[in-house]
Amino acid sequence: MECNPQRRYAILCFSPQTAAMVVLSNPTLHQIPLVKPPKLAASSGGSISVVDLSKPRAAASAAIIEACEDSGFFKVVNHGIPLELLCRLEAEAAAFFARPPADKESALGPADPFGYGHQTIGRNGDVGWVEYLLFAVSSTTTVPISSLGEYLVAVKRLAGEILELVAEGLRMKQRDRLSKMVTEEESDGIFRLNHYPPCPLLLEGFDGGGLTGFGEHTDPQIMSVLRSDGAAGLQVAGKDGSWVAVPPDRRAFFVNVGDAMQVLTNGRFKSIKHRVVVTDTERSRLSMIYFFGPAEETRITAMAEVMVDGEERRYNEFTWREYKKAAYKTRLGDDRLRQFEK
Ligand SMILES: C=C1C[C@]23C[C@@]1(O)CC[C@H]2[C@@]12CC[C@H](O)[C@@](C)(C(=O)O1)[C@H]2[C@@H]3C(=O)O
Ligand SMILES: O=C(O)CCC(=O)C(=O)O
Ligand SMILES: [Fe+2]
Repeated sequence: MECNPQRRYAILCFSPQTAAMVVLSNPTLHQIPLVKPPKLAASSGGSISVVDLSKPRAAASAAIIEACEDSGFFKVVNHGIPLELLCRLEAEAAAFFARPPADKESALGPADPFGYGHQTIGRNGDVGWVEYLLFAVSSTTTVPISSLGEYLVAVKRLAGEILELVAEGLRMKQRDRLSKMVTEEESDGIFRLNHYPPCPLLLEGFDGGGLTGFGEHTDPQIMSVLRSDGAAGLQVAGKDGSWVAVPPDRRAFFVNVGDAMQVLTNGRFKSIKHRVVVTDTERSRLSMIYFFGPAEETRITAMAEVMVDGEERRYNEFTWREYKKAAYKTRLGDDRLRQFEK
C-alpha cells in the first residue's frame, strides 16, 4: 500500500496501555491523526559511533570530536552512572504512565509546552504516537518521580564531562567554557520522559511499517543526552538520506549535537536529524532525554577556536532566548537554523 503521511488511520484494536492514551477523548473506536513514517532504509545501526569513557582522555576526546563532526550522534559506554539508578527511574516512569489519564494530566497540567502531553507535540500541529512529561529542570519540585533529582545531577555531570572532552579536542583555551554553559545555575535545561505505547493494529494500511512516535527533527539546544529502555524505535539520519535504526542499549547513553552547538562550531559539528518509529504491537518504549541549553542571555556564535584563518561565520549571532523563541514557532521537521544563516 502506498504510504501517505497525511492519511488518518483508524484503530481496530489496541492494548490496555494504548487504550489509556486514547480513551481520554473517546473510549470506543476512534480516529486520531496517526502518521505513517517514510520507509526505513535497510540498515542495522552498524555505523553508530561508540565513545568509551573508560579510555584515556585523549582517546575519548578524539572519538567524541570525530563523531560530532561525522554524524553529530554517538553512544556513550562506561559512563559511571549506575544501572540501578537508570532502572529505578525507568520503573518509576513506567508506573507514572500506567496511571489513569486524568491523574497524569493533573500531575503537571497539560503540556504548553511543559506538562503532560499525548499525541500532540509542540504548539504547531505536530502529532505522534507518544505521551510525555516535559518540564524545565529548574522546576522539578512538583514532578511525582522521586529518583529524578539524583538522575538529573548524574546526567548533568556526565554532560559536563563530555563537553570538557569536546573543549580539549578543539584545543580551547578555556576548558570549562562549554561545560559551564550547560551546568551553571542559570542554564536552561529541560527534561522529557517519553512513553510510546505499543503500535495499534490498524483498520487499514497496517503493513508492519510502524507509526511515527516522534517525527523527524533536530534538537535546538547545545546537546541532548538520551537513555531508553530495551525497546527499539530511535532512528538517526544517515549521510545518504537513509534512516539508521539505533539498536537499544539500556546501559548506555546516546548523545546528539543540537542546533546551538552546530552554530558554536560554525557547522563543524552536525545537529543530527532523528525520529522515533513505533513498530512493536505488544511492547511499549520508554525514553528520557535531558536537553542541555545555556542561560537565556548566552550569545550563540561561532567560537574563535573552531575558525581557521579567513573562515567566515555561517550564522548571525543570536541569544539562546531569541533562538528558543523562534524555534518554538516552527514545526518539528523545519530547518530552524535557516533563518539565522548569513
Ligand atoms: C514542534 C515543536 C516541539 C518542540 C518545539 C517545536 O516548536 C520545535 C522543536 C521541538 C523540540 C524538539 C526537541 C525537544 O523534544 C523539544 C522539547 C525542544 O526543545 O524542541 C521539542 C519542543 C516541544 O516538544 O515542545
Ligand atoms: O524518545 C526518543 O527516543 C527521542 C525523542 C526526541 O528526539 C525528543 O524528545 O527530542
Ligand atoms: Fe530530539
